[in-house]
Amino acid sequence: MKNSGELILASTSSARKALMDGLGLPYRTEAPGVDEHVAASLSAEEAVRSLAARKARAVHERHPGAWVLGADQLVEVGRDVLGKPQDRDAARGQLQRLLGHTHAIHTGVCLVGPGGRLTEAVETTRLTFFPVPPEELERYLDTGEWEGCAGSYRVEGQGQALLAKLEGDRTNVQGLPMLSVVRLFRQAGFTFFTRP
Ligand SMILES: Nc1nc2c(ncn2[C@H]2C[C@H](O)[C@@H](COP(=O)(O)OP(=O)(O)OP(=O)(O)O)O2)c(=O)[nH]1
Repeated sequence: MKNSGELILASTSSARKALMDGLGLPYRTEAPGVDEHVAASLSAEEAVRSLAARKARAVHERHPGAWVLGADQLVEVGRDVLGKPQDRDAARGQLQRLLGHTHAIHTGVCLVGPGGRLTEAVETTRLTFFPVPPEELERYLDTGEWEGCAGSYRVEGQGQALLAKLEGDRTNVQGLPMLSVVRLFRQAGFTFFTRP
């Protein structure tokens, strides 16, 4: 049985694409093209929920007969909320906040279906990093894994050498909480393991 309507991942993220590829559902990607500013009064969880819905809705407006999945992620450490670093210096600053401490990664996901039906979830994973000396931090920055990553590390890459403890869904750190994503797809009536 074929799933009704095409599936679009409203994302430019290679990490999210890699996770969706693993699921095996036929889909395509499209850049959301939205302004990602939110009110500073929003909590990190409210911000990622709001932005995931903004991204999914923006693409769904262009393709109202499709299913569209949007996502957004932020890192929360103490009272700071971190997004993607703009440059190496910003990445150094982010990692200096994270090393030797526990932080939370929050990812919002939103699935919009034909007719605008919307379901969503916010998933939080807690990570504790080892304290490492400045010269080791510079060597990690030299890997370039910080580029395009909220929090300036890749949990599935060499960044895992920084990780002392992880509590929650590991894929959530990479960009999509796949346990929640599968639940949203099943609740929407998607069938899996079908031949293309
Ligand atoms: N491969 C990998 N990527 C990560 C990791 N942690 C965070 N990221 C990436 C996933 C997302 O691409 C990015 C989070 O930033 P955003 O939620 O703003 O998404 P982004 O602007 O990259 O793409 P999108 O808005 O979906 O087009 O950080 C990780 O541990 N591994």
